[in-house]
Amino acid sequence: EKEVKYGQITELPRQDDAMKKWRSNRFGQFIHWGLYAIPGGVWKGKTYEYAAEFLKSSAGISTATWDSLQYQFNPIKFNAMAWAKMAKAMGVKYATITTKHHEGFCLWPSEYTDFDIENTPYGKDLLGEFIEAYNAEGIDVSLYYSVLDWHHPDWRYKLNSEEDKEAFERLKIFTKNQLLELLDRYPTVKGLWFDGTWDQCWKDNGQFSYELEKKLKEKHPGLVVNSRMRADEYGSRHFDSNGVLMGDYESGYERRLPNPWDIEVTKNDWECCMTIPENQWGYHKDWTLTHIKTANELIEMLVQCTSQNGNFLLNFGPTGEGDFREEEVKLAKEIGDWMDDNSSAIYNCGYAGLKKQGWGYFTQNNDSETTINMVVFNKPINGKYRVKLNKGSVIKKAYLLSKPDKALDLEEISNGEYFIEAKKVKTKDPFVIIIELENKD
Ligand SMILES: C[C@@H]1N[C@@H](C#Cc2ccccc2)[C@H](O)[C@@H]1O
Repeated sequence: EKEVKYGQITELPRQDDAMKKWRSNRFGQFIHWGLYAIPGGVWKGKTYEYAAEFLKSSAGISTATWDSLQYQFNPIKFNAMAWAKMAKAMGVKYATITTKHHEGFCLWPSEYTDFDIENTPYGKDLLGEFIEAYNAEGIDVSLYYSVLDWHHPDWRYKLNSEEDKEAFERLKIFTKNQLLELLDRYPTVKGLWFDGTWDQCWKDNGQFSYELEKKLKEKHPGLVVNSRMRADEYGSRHFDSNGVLMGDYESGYERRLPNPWDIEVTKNDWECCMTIPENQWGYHKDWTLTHIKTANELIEMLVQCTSQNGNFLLNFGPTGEGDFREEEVKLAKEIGDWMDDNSSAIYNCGYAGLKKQGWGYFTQNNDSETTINMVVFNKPINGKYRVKLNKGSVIKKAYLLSKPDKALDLEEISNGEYFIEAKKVKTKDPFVIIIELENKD
């Protein structure tokens, strides 16, 4: 073991109310919104297939040209309450919005830069409107903040000279000031979602990120911070040089999930952030370029995350005018319709302590010892679900969540192993079978 002075700050897993609520939320909406939504992946008539929020670099656009987009940003269709109602209907319990992405443009009026919403035709505090509307719908809000800042003159990827180091010291002060400003302006926010921390400049500043996390948490009790914020003094990120998680939950699952049978991942809190296209976080005009995930694909990812003690943060990329594309609206509705009937297998649920089986995923409510959810995605040909529970477990009854009064036929195979018969299930959507165990006491 190495001596690590600037590693984990808070003993994990946190059991305070703020973290228990984060854990219970399970399903969140990610919003990527900035100047990149104006060109939407197209520049001077050419469509760039890479992620739209990286168009500045994909198309080799100068900072001066890119930054002038600020004077076009006027989302006349933005209606924070309508966004919040769509999110509520989709079934999310929290939302994470980009306050500043790598381009450096701030969606709030910051006293530390003019490259912000105040200096646009829109002019108003867009971030404040978003937070107020989502909180009014009972949705917790966390703030995404990119340390990487293409606009700021003091940004340096690597610190190769004394001048680089002096510039980056100014950048660190700017970063700290903006983060304290965000927590001052928006006291109801529940978390900070850091990104853009992969470069050497940040990996060389592990002590700074340690002290910054401490300062932010002292200022904002209960604040939940992702593992991407941190590096330790050896440059190790997410996990310190002894493999101990930093921040409050692991946030390395970007557009990917763990193996469904992985048990190691259940030991920490973690979150998967996911795009609907293969790789577009910001708005892209052309969604024919790649596969667009279906509602059932996204629901299965949400269920898998829940089954392994993880949260699922599904990304939406509003247009430059402030509305969502019709495919996103349709998916939000389809997912919401499923959540209306099945969210009891998601909210406040987690790993059931059982091995993954072929028909789908087990989840278990954190407040119940004897009820287990089976979320089914693969119907067996014979309509009989083989269920392997812990030895000594006895099923008292099993039934469809949708038909709680009709017990399903059971056949005990061996100690803790059963067939549950559910032949008459007609739905083409994922469905839930509830198992009620005999109380062992
Ligand atoms: C949450 C996601 N992280 C950002 C990224 C990235 C990235 C992509 C390729 C190489 C290095 C970094 C995306 O723009 C989005 O904000």
